[in-house]
Amino acid sequence: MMSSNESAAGIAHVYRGTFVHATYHTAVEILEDRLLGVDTEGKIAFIGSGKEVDRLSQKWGFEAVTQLGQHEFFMPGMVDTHIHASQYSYAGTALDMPLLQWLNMYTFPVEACYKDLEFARNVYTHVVKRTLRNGTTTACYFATIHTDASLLLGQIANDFGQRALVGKVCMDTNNFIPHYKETPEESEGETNRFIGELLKKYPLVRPVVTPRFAPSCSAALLGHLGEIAQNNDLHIQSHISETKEEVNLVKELFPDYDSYTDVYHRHNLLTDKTVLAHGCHLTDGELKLFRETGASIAHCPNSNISLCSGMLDVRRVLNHKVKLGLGTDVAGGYSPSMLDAVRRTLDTSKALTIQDTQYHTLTFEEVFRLATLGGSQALSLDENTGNFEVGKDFDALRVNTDAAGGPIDLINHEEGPKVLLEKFLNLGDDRNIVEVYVAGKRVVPFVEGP
Ligand SMILES: Nc1nc2[nH]cnc2c(=O)[nH]1
Ligand SMILES: [Zn+2]
Repeated sequence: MMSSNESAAGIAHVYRGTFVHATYHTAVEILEDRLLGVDTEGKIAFIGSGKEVDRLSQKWGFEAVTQLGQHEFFMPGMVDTHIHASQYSYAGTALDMPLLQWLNMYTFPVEACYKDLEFARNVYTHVVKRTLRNGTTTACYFATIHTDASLLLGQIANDFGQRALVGKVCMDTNNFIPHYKETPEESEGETNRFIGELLKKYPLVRPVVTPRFAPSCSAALLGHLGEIAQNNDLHIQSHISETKEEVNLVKELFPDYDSYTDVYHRHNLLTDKTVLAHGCHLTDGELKLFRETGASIAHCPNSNISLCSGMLDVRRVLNHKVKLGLGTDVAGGYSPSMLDAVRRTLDTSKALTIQDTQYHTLTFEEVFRLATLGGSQALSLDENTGNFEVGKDFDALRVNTDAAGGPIDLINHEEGPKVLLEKFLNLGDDRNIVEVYVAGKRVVPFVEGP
């Protein structure tokens, strides 16, 4: 008889070697010489000792085993909790202004171009491929206000096999570029159309209700979006308290609310499926509201530094027991790589330590957890992904620290696998990510079309 966590599906692949992941109790757990079986539905069917290969192969009925090399390990795929797919076209440029000017000067004029589906197809194909190649197995995307282009992003993520939350952006206020906005009725109607067409269309792609941020939305629109999310039990994403200027603007625009967080809360937009980017300038009271509602924060350190927005005190957020994942925030953040988000998270934590030597600096192990399991928790997807647990989907990176032509020259083998992980996080790049799996399917290297 099968025990409750055993799979009824057959075994499709078995891998043997070192597995490195985070658990709910341990930031980095190293599993050496393990056998991991993936079933035909892409789920982890068993994890056992390599020495028990004969017994396990009899029990599970497999023959072939893929053996990892000495310099290799599997880690969970990384979760980008906040990325603007539409801004990838100008990533690496235009970082010379504070947020509100940057939006008007660079972002809105570019996002307006996504009326053109061929423009959208080109950028969206590049961003999905680039992020997958860099190890992002789950991405939480902002698109633009255009429904058809946003649906196309969902299709492209599905075609390349990336797990994705996709948001059609909603905004009915834009004084600077009046043609890049919707009426509240259009925004509500198009959000309903977007959800109707995307929901259940692809197995790994889901729609997200996406008010851009409070300064771009009327109270009426926020209310409609809160209702849509509630009625359909959907994810919600937005921005919050990225800069002090923005916080002051929200005070002016919404004078009857206790705080920026209260604006979202009172429109039913704070739930355990809500992820809000930045949060650099939240008060303790606001963090308490996050904790109570289960809403999470996407920490976007590259963007926070590049636009001089602020430095999020991640330790303080974690002490409040608020869920937190990492985000690239392309193109406020110039890099689409989650490895960059890991490094900038550590840099920011160390900058806070320079300012206060008593500060409890984040460790690389903790940041590894934030990039994987933490991100999946922040998106409330940790039932399906985030680490190597029997029953979860196999979302994984096969890392070779000694990849030919790669950036890591010297490895001390006596130091064990944890050093391989540290080297990879600090020095590695996509040359070290030799394979990427999402729900058991190998999605990198890309399969070339006919
Ligand atoms: N970084 C960033 N912050 C925002 N706040 C509202 N819109 C945006 C955006 O596109 N990028
Ligand atoms: Zn953003």
